Amino acid sequence: MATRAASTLRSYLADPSKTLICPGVQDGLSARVCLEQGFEALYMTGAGTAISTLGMPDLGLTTADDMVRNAGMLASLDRSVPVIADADTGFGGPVMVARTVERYILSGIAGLHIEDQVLSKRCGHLLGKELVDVETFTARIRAADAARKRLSSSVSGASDFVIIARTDALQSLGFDEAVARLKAAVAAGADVAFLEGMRTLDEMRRVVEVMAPTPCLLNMVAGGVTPLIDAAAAREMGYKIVIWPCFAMTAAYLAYRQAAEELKTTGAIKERVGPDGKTVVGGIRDIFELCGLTKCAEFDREMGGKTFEKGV
Ligand SMILES: C[C@](O)(C(=O)O)[C@H](CC(=O)O)C(=O)O
Repeated sequence: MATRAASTLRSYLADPSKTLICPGVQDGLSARVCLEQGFEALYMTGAGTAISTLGMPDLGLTTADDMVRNAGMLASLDRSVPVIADADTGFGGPVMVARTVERYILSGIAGLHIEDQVLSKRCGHLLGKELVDVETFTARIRAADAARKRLSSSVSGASDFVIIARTDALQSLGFDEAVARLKAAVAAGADVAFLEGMRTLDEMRRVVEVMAPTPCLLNMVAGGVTPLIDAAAAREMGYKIVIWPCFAMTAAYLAYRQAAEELKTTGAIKERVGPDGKTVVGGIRDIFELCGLTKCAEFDREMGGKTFEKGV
């Protein structure tokens, strides 16, 4: 079931004209907003999952259960739009990594990334990251590849599931060692290379060149260490996937803070009204509608239900 989205993602990767811009989403609302905008793929941010589901920073605190549940919910909102999901370190040794990959595939996710940090990992844009050795990293990737192969005999299209190898080695080991890790991961079965924490445009350009023909992913983190570039510049550098993990969190954070300040200081929130000066915008009805209120009522009626007969 899971895998039409994976096949779609793979076809995007094979299309030489395409650079996929994936907005980072962390919850149902951010995903609905991005789906409404017509993005071709979404990215489930692990940092955002930690922040929005645990209220905690990106320090390896989310469990496989937390991540599978969130990613599966996001993938369920529109099965025609592939979701690429953060899978941190894969959450354990090869047996656990394989289990993680199977669970992601069966939850309808199209691809994931697995990295070479230690289990108690941290956001790639923080200081003091620690790495596992390259053998442990490649064992994670090999286990991920074995898991998708194992599932493909029973789940059609599972073989299209996209495995993205991420290395965090740039910070402590430098560019050449980080690239060597990405190459080893590709040899172990990864489809896409993700060099985390790049600090210069030169590194951003060079990794695409040295990893070719393996497609590369670019991570654009507001307030992170990598210079932010737009879609046209990323395409010109040769990137196939660009993720913007924090964009919705930043927008939500600033909007929440402003509204909270308004409520705290004035004791109320003024309704936002549209151009006619009357219609409330961003009210609860708008948000329910974004999340499928009318469609739910129609489905109920078409199935012979009476739940919404008196209106909704
Ligand atoms: C891509 C990332 O893994 C994520 O969780 O979305 C994070 C982003 C972040 O922490 O802001 C990362 O770059 O490590």
